[in-house]
Amino acid sequence: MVRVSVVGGSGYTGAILAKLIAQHPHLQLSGLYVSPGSADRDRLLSSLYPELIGIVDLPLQGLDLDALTQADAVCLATDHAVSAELAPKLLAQGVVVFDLSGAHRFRDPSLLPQFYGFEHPVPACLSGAVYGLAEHAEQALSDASLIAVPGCYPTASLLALMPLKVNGLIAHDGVPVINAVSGVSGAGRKAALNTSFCQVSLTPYGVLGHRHQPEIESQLDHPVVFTPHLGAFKRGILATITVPMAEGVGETEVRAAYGCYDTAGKVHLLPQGEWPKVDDVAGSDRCLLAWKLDSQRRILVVASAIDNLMKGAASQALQCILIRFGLGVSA
Ligand SMILES: NC(=O)C1=CN([C@@H]2O[C@H](COP(=O)(O)OP(=O)(O)OC[C@H]3O[C@@H](n4cnc5c(N)ncnc54)[C@H](OP(=O)(O)O)[C@@H]3O)[C@@H](O)[C@H]2O)C=CC1
Ligand SMILES: CC(=O)N[C@@H](CCC(=O)OP(=O)(O)O)C(=O)O
Repeated sequence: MVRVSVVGGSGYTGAILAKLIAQHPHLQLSGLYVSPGSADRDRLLSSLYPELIGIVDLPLQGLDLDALTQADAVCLATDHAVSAELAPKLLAQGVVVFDLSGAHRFRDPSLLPQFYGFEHPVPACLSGAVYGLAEHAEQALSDASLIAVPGCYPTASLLALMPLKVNGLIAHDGVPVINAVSGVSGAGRKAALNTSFCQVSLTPYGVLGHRHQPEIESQLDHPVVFTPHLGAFKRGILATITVPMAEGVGETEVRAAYGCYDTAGKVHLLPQGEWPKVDDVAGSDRCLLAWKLDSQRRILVVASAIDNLMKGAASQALQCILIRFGLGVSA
């Protein structure tokens, strides 16, 4: 059994990850942690989330580094700055770290102050982190000690764009345009005025400055325009992406590129003419993709839907854990 603890266990992503770990036959949920002063400290996770009664009845303990180092792996479902503080300390004790925050997704440490507003206490960590886009990182994950679990919008976007990029199908001088809508759970469990139900409508935010734009660009090695939107629903992300295509690309090439998802992993192509909906993925660990090509105008529109809390965070973290510990890809 691989012993896995979760820091931030009371949060939206942490609680789901705790459930996924507890339900896996080869993983043992060895502890759940919150901040030392948390209002939820010592409560059972199942008292916060009654759907977990009988599934995860562990208490939420105050953060305890010594106890954490008893685990084989620790998942940090915490704020970016908290993850940046904790990860180096855990790595120094030989614990494998899966960070669900954005603290370790850039190789270049100078991007952190610019997009996250803080400096990493041990910037050298960033060069050793493996970006855990599970379907595209199996080999690198197999011996990683620090895994940066991708952001929710980048997961939806990169699963759609990566096969096009690696096959040279995106126009060299063209810029894919990503318009993505997220449910409100993307903002986490803590209440805030702009994410309270009566305030939420449908609106863009973070225009030309959201931290996920450089995350997508650095992984894709290609510029993009990324515009997130907040929608009045709980769970899910739908990214609709307009891609300028290289000359001469036809449906055969596009179909062949997406063939990388035929055999394993959590990405599924819909039949031609069907488009994904967020309701089709809410609560699921899958990404649904669909595309249409206008070869004359060299434009591809691809739509990608995921659950932000699952494939966009917790279930992707589980995929990374399973690959890292040789427990198979959870296809
Ligand atoms: N929500 C989403 O869709 C996604 C979120 N992420 C990322 O995952 C991380 C977690 O997100 P989410 O679950 O939404 O966040 P939440 O706000 O729902 O949960 C945060 C958790 O961290 C705990 N926490 C806060 N401060 C500390 C601390 N100092 N030490 C230990 N625990 C602490 C909180 O408990 P308490 O405050 O009571 O201590 C809570 O359990 C974030 O970095 C987020 O950006 C990534 C992809 C998608
Ligand atoms: C709706 C909403 O607020 N979404 C969050 C993104 C989700 C998230 O937590 O970001 P990471 O994936 O980088 O960890 C945001 O735009 O900040």
